[in-house]
Amino acid sequence: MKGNACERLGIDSKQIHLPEETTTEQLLDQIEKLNEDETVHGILLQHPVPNHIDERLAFDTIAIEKDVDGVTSEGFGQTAFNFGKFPSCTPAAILEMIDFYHIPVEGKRAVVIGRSPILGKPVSMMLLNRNATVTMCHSKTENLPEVIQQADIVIAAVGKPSFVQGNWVKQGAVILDAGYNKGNIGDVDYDSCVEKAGAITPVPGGVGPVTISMLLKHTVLSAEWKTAKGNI
Ligand SMILES: NC(=O)C1=CN([C@@H]2O[C@H](COP(=O)(O)OP(=O)(O)OC[C@H]3O[C@@H](n4cnc5c(N)ncnc54)[C@H](OP(=O)(O)O)[C@@H]3O)[C@@H](O)[C@H]2O)C=CC1
Ligand SMILES: Nc1nc(=O)c2c([nH]1)NC[C@@H]1CN(c3ccc(C(=O)N[C@@H](CCC(=O)O)C(=O)O)cc3)C=[N+]21
Repeated sequence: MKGNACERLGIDSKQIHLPEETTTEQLLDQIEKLNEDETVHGILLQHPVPNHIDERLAFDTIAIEKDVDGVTSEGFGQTAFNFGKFPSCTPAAILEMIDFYHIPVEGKRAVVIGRSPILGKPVSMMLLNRNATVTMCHSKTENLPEVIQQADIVIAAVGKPSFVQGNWVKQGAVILDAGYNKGNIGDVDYDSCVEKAGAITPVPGGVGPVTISMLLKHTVLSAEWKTAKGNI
């Protein structure tokens, strides 16, 4: 889908599909080649990588100026401290949608379900920077439905189909479903949640396509900035 979107925009893209048994070292070599390739302006390493690969090391090998998905420690740190160029694409998409629909954030209670490096953690930082009161939930969270009950804004980033139930959410809550599971199913049980929600994103046709737009936007900006620098 990312490749097709690039084609529509006239961006050259290549998908490098490495076999599952690839070692961390081989992956780092591949990333370093892309870092050195002058024609490449953006690198996206698809999360999650297989367990035997050191994902943090692989993310941190991406050159900061090509880190269009905000996955390096430096990129994440910039997002957390509210000054980076490229936040992670899905969190950026979520904030884009919140702003487009004028959803108030300041002072509101946001509950984020999931804490992955590309989604739950960075979106929590971005909401915090917008003065939400943020609760980050994960697989060890106790009484999750009670925590979600408090939320004005629910961000579902769990990776479990139709996980969030309508009877867990407060009447009028804004629900953003970042989930994308087998069979095009989100992390939110849409039918029960739509009854309670003040606003809700569908799957498909919600956060996913906006994520791809953010990836293309970051890549175009990266290319433009490089060209501008080259011309100085
Ligand atoms: N639309 C888009 O652009 C994108 C969609 N996605 C989708 O979003 C979902 C999440 O992706 P991603 O963040 O990469 O997934 P990860 O598997 O990396 O992270 C899932 C998170 O959910 C938490 N979790 C798992 N089970 C529970 C539970 N029962 N209760 C509470 N928390 C739980 C995990 O907790 P713990 O840390 O304790 O293990 C973890 O933090 C997936 O459906 C994925 O396909 C992802 C990226 C982009
Ligand atoms: N480093 C990294 N960054 C990511 O952003 C990232 C990742 N790893 N790993 C995998 C997940 C998944 N993901 C999706 C993006 C768009 C759609 C999307 O556009 N979906 C369409 C589906 C359309 C259809 O299938 O018909 C929709 O929701 O409407 C889905 C899923 C990004 N991810």
